[in-house]
Amino acid sequence: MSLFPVQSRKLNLPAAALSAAQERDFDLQGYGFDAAPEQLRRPRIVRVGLVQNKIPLPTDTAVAVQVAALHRRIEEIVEVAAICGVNIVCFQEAWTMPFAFCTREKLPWTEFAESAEDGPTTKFCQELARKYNMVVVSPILERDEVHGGTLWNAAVVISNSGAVLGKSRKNHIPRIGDFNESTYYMEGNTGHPVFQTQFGTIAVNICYGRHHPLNWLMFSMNGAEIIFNPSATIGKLSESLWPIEARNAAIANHCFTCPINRVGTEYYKNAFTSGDGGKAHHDLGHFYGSSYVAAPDGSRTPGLSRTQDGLLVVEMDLNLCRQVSDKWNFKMTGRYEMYAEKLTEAVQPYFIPNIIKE
Ligand SMILES: NC(=O)NCCC(=O)O
Repeated sequence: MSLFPVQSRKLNLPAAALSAAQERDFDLQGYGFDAAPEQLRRPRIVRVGLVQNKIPLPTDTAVAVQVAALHRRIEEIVEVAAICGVNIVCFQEAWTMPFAFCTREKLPWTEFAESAEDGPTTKFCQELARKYNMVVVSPILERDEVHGGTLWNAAVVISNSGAVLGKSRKNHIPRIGDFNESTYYMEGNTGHPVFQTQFGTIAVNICYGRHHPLNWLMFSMNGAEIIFNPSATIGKLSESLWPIEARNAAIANHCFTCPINRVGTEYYKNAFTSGDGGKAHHDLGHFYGSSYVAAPDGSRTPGLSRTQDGLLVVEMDLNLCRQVSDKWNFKMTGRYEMYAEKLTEAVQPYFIPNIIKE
């Protein structure tokens, strides 16, 4: 039996794109999700592109050289996305750097941080956006000079006009295993922004936020039709959760979800420990890729490669969100006022759990 009982349809991608992907050594796959025809609304067809990649250079290469190599790699993948007619592209979490937070060392990693508004990576993405008429979602390590040069894990959303629409900071910071990100930045303070683009309303739930159903819910409450989930996560830790969480979020919130994970193993010169009595080691483990898209009706695409760079092109009719919502009515039946009241009580220090005893 198929792992994905309700499948997406395979998309015919241009031959030029397929041969460019082969030459440039990345996995290119295309799928589509349809919606029923409606009388009053035209189909709202959009193509999204999910990009997953390895770091092209060793982690001890000069910072500027690593960033430049990543820009080059992404540029050649986005060029293929443009050939495939992609309208909105999203890159992986902290895409301009190795996922070095496991080391707990500050230098040189903090040097990868850039302004979300006018840093070199944002400028690079603005050029891509203008050149290809594409919305670009660019998750970076942000340095906020306005607020004391603080660091954040943020996704910059750039309109297809090239304007910076805004940013969404990572709401939930992991404290698990080698994911020591709280050494570098705090929980995000941008809430759950949704960006109205020419191609649909989008939001960005960064990595560990994937484990928090209320985080998905709030993006959906603000009207997100597509929620991207740029991630960096390893097999040993989360591969059993990966196919379930974002797919469930798509179902629960009547929207499309797009989890993206990097690939490869990243080595560090200085060994670090996991604080679990185990031996010091030089890598986090294998980032397993497997980026996919899930639809509000519970169907999903197959995942990209576990080991190879990749571009997943997915065509979706956004009308499916309201159609599924009208069928299942989760927003209508959600009893949010009851939960809002009870959660307000449950977070108070004087809260007494409602346990009925004999
Ligand atoms: N980057 C990140 O938040 N990773 C934490 C591990 C996970 O959520 O699978």
